[in-house]
Amino acid sequence: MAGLSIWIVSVLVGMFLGWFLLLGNRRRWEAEPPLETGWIPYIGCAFEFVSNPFKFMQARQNKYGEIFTCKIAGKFITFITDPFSYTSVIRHGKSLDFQKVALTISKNVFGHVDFTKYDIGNDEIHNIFNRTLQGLSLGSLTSSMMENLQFVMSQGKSSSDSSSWTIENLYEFSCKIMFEAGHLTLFGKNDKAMKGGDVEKIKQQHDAIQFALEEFKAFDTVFPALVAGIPMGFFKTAKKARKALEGRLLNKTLREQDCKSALIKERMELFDSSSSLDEHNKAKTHVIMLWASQANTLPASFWSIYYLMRNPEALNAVKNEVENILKVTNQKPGDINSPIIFTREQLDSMTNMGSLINEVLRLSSASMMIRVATEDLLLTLDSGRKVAIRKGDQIALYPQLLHLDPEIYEDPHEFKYNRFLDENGKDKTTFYKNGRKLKYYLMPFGSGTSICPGRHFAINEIKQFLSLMLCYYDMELLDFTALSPTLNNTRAGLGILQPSNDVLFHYRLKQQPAKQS
Ligand code: HEM
Repeated sequence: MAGLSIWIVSVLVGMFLGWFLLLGNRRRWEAEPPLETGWIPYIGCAFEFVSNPFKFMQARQNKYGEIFTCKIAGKFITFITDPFSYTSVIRHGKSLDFQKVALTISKNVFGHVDFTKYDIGNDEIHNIFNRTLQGLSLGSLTSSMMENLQFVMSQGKSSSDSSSWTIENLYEFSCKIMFEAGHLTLFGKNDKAMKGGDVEKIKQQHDAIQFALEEFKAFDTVFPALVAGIPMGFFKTAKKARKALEGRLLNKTLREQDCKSALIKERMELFDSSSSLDEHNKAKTHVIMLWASQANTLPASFWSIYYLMRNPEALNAVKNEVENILKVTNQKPGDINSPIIFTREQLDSMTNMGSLINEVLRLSSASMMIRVATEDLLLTLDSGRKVAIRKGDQIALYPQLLHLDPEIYEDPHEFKYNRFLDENGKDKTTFYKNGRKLKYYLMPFGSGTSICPGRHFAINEIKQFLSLMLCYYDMELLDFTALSPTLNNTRAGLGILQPSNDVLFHYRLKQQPAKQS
């Protein structure tokens, strides 16, 4: 019996290895890009790619040039490195599909069913994004965020302890504030309690959202592994955390909340319109929105306030900009209990701050745009070269190569807050490579059909965060001598990179001039 088992296992292992070797043996066809399969069957170049994606990409770009194919964890991915050829990919909407890749990843990460089989169309989902996150809706979303951000900041500090400094970890602090304010803005709040000052109910709401933040972090830690296709079953804590988040975002709970965003209201209506979709799958759609709205915004907010505090010249320029708007609108900084209003137009006019945020995104973003070939096709590159792409292969753009290209950005690893300002102090949009003007020079939000629909809101949120921090607090980084945070590469390919370590800062409410008796 034991002999038979060994024999069966040997046959199975042999078949398995044979299958791997067969897959690993792909030959390059004429007109196909250079191919690197690595030497480990199935895995291919995955280990090298994952350990330092930027270094991996740079080395291949130096070796192969504008295009190459790598085998990574069983998939053949063709990378295009020439930014002038990005247009060929972005315009090939029909034969280079985004939805298929997105759905496969999303199902594994968030554990939901294929919504299209439950009468929910992709077009309807996308129309809601565009309708509720942009255009007219952006104004109300932005003002709701402003109100919530101030509310959350005022919970942390009252005027009674105005003279004392509080020491905190900056990343932790940024996450706490931005997560809570963003959560209230999207998913709604207990407006009556907040307006009426019901301390107990406000505390309950605050505690619930801070618990949700801990669950969010536990889930987000395994996000890269889930994207790579590893089943959630391997991650007990993260699975529990995702389930807990679902429990908090059931439609029946959300119906009780006031002031929900149009995005969430319309998504509730759309998913409720399916007769067969269960309540847990509906809640999973809200977990998707929670992740999309927070996972990049939290580290981007941290890097923005961190670089602002580190750079006296930037701090001065941005401070002046905020103070000018306060002056012309007759508002006073410093009193955390009297609301400050910056309209969407006023936020747009903060060009120094806008440039600083663009610079932060340039330095910290490592997103990857992926499409899958739905048929064999010939892709024409900017150089005129035609390359064959096989049906089922993936095409990827890795804009970090562009963001750190010394030909486009001088001293690319250096932070220069005014890099995106022209000589008149307006937004700079002209960047060159090989003497040619680039159409794509900054892509933290992706591009084409899959471009982030929340990008304008995200920039506004970060501007509001920085402005209010400057209005209310004196603040300083504390441990200049300690290790400066660097980019943590574990999320490379997925968006804004988190800091490798946190950093201490202290803050206190701005000192009010003594009242005349
Ligand atoms: C700094 C902050 C943010 C960054 C860097 C960012 C970046 C991105 C990127 C790179 C993508 C995918 C593009 C692709 O695959 O090609 C994306 C998708 C998306 N983002 Fe953002 N995002 C941010 C904030 C937000 C916010 C605040 C919201 C909503 C309130 C949001 C909503 C979405 C949605 C719904 C999608 C999926 C779009 C689709 O399926 O077509 N994002 N984002």
